[in-house]
Amino acid sequence: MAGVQVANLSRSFGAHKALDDVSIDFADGGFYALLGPSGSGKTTLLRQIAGFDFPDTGRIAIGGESVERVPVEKRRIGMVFQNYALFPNMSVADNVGFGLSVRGQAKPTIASEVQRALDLVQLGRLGGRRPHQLSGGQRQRVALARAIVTKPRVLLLDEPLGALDKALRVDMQIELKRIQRDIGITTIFVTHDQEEALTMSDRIGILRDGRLVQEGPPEEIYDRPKSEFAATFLGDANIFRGDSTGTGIRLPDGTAIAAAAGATLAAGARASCAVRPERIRIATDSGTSDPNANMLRGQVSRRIFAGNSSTYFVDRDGQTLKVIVQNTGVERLAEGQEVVLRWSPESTVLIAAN
Ligand SMILES: Nc1ncnc2c1ncn2[C@@H]1O[C@H](COP(=O)(O)OP(=O)(O)OP(=O)(O)O)[C@@H](O)[C@H]1O
Repeated sequence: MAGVQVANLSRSFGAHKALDDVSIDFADGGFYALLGPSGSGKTTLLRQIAGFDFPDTGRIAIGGESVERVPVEKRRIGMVFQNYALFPNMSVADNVGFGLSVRGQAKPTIASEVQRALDLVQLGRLGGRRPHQLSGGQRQRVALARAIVTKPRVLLLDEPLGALDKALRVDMQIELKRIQRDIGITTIFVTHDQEEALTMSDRIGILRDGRLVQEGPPEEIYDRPKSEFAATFLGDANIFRGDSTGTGIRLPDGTAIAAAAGATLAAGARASCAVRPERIRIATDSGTSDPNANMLRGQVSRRIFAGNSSTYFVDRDGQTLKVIVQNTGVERLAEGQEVVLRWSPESTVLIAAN
């Protein structure tokens, strides 16, 4: 096993910078998600680590060893892509063992290694089948078994669950995480799906236009986004814009919003505050609760019922705010109703304008 370090990696295609000075330390044994909009450079970064493509500048090390000049087949990396191509005319076992047979391994060794890999992905009894006799999820497990059978140092996954339907995808997320833990392999996972990134990974890196905008554990990025982009790309956020007061902002109408302790920005600079919709309490009166809470008045413009929760859209001063409330059987607020929104400064992140 091995960690992966990329340092100051840049790669351009013509005038377009697909990767722009990206540095990330992928810890040994960790599960790392790369998240970002389409075209942000996720696949390019994965291809550089795999050795399918080479950086213009920067360094890549696997297990502490520089690999910029090491070809794909010598990097000892396992890969699974969304369009995993299994050989249709070969059995599942032969598909999984293919990489071992091209390496000239003895047949009994191949048979036992293949069986181990198939057992790990819980397909131990299906080695004799052909790919068309399997479900989508089972085929994806075969692709995973094929990637790990050669005992790679690092596993690279590019939207591996993208072709599966929602229910199967959730099952495979749990399964994939279990397998990764069992073998303790450093895993780098590319996804569009923020929920997938939040639930599966130890750390997340968010890419935008080829640059790494933030990286860290899921909770840290969710609770302390450093930019409006990170706040709105990972999860939902209400964004307030105004002038920094040093520890919060003042909105154009003069209302002050206090941010979490520790936040500091030069007073007077343009700044934003981000607040998660589930952190805001909504009520029909201002109540007697916490005097330090941030407070705004507004009017419910829409309510969307989603079973265990409801989302309220609340209009105030030309802005529509989003509030998510768990449905615990308490009174529902009607559209058109005047409401008071309250939330704590601790739930408010101060962000410098970009
Ligand atoms: N071989 C290439 N030639 C020219 N441009 C390329 C090439 N490979 C990637 N690009 C460009 O580099 C940028 C980054 O592409 P990349 O595939 O890494 O994005 P991505 O984040 O993986 O996107 P997606 O989520 O859509 O797969 C895109 O603008 C893409 O068009």
